[in-house]
Amino acid sequence: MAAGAPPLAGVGDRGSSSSSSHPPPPPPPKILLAKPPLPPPSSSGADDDGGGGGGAGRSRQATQPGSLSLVSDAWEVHTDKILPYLTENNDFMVIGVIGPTGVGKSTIMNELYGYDGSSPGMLPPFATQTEEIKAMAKHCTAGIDIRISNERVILLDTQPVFSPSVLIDMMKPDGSSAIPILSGDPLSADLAHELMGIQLGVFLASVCNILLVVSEGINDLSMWDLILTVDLLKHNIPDPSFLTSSTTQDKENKNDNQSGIEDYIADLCFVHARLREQDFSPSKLMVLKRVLEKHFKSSSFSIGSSGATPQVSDSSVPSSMKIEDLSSNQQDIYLLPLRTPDNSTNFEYRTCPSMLGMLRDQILSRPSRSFSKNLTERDWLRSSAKIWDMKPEAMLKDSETRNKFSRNHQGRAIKPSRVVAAAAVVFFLVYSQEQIETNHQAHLWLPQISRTDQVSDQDQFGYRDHGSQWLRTVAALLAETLGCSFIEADDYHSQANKAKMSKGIPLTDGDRIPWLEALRDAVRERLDHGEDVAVSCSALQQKYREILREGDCSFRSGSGSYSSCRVKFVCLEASAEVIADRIRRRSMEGEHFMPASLLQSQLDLLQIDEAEGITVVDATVRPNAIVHDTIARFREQLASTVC
Ligand SMILES: Nc1ncnc2c1ncn2[C@@H]1O[C@H](COP(=O)(O)OP(=O)(O)OP(=O)(O)O)[C@@H](O)[C@H]1O
Ligand SMILES: O=C(O)[C@H](O)[C@@H](O)[C@H](O)[C@H](O)CO
Repeated sequence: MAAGAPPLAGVGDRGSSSSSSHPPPPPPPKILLAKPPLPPPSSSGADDDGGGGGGAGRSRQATQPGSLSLVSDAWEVHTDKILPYLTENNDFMVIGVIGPTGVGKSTIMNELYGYDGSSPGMLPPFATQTEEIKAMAKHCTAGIDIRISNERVILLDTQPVFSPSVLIDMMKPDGSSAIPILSGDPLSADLAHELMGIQLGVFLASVCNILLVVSEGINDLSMWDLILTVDLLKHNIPDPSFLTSSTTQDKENKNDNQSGIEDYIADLCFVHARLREQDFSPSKLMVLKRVLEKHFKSSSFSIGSSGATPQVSDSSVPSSMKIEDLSSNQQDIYLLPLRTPDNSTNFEYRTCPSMLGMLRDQILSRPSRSFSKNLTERDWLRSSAKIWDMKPEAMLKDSETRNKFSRNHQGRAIKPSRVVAAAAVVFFLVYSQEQIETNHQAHLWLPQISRTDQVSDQDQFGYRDHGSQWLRTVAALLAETLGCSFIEADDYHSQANKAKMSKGIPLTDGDRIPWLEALRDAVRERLDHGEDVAVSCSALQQKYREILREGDCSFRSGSGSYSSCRVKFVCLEASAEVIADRIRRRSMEGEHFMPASLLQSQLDLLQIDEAEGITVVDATVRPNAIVHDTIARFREQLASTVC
């Protein structure tokens, strides 16, 4: 290929992943970058912040280098700082990555760079999430970071798509976007966030030779849909090699421009990361492969159709087959297990570091799409900046694309955020004896759903009643953050149940079971359609929660398989006093059918079995904090669930 990867010393010889012998071979040795570092940039006053492969050997010994930004968190492209790190070499390769937050994008890019984390004093070229970032459910990379390895592989690490924390960061108090994605009137932050993901995808598909689409677990419809949108909009963006400004090529370029428009799109590689043992089964992977092929059948991306990818039929995959046998034959599907703290796996396949090494070998040695004409690294950068500046309106410039885009997005909006394949999160209430004893003053501060963290002094310090349906408030805010639907369980009570409660008569199991079954069916309908849902419900007993868990059609009541069940419970904890007070106000205001006198009967029923592994969240903090906490604590758990 004209602008493809240079041969990488030793890469082709490194441990093939096709071996299925036991025990698994040790991780392949890391390639420590063979070429000497380039001289430090001499002109343009570029900061010596360690960006670029040229400075790699030098800067990685020093403090955290901080990646160089090609696109800043304010969504502006910066070429001046990067140009000095690039050369007039035209034998290079560009690899980009896209995916949701925390899936391991920077970790993978570090591996492709050749970063050896086991060497003391070596800092990663791309920063990865720290424990603190994880605990706060924040994202780590903002904008697009760039590094150039000594093998002249240009690596583009990107901020996450579908990220609640990106959305929150870019949202102004009035709900509009702080980042101007389109010219003209400011957009809502939700829409701007969605367009950012699309712009990122289109940009990467336009300027990379290989684009890694990283997902958590083995299904991620949101990512696939985003990539289909990218495919639709990419066609108005020219090949970067047609945008070079070299005067000798100008005329030729003008003539070629039109023909070049349809031609170039990066090769896709799907990386499914943080997989559990149960994901490593040949049958699941065959399904994944088929689903991907089907999903992308009529797209410009050729998934599974490369000559190198065998068409494997069911019968050719014996159950004894090792995962390496399957994955090594795939040119566009890569698997990475969830890394355990000691870097081992508790199942027979390889460890995460060794599979990362394999991924590096396979990606760097695979043939990839090349740009139509030869271009130098520096020309690539200049063209990339032009492509970035085209912004989404350029992508939607012809009416056919615009209509198709609107059609595709009707009723199937890309979700602003997504944690996992469809899951239901049910909030319920717990009464805390401990809090009663130690914290009589505990009060709930739960404002109405707010799109921002901004609060008035009265909100912050007073005890203002906001309608007081606080389970509802929190669940609805979670739904809003995840871009999923929301169910209030009380809306599913029959008139008879409501009448009974309003007379102060507690419901019996006979009253509750049909109600819970109706709720279960509503949850199931959403999960079966691949949608997430947040539910507010006082599911006080384990047997009630068992019914709701059946919203995941693969859950068997009594099986105790709570961790793999897609219906998750979050318990909001507050003192009985607080709850009683709020219910009293609510019923005095005539807002709800349940009188405070019924509370005790409900608390008497409350029962949580430790084996259920229910997440308990402090309900005396801000709703935003509860939602953040919930997302952070659920990510690992939810990631393990598979439809
Ligand atoms: N396969 C894995 N198993 C378990 N943990 C992993 C795995 N890959 C990466 N991690 C850890 O998960 C965290 C997130 O990884 P990383 O920072 O690479 O994600 P990211 O997708 O780049 O995040 P962001 O979108 O916030 O930039 C890091 O602490 C990293 O060490
Ligand atoms: O099972 C029950 O007795 C009811 O569902 C109640 O829990 C109320 O509906 C709820 O507490 C009011 O929000």
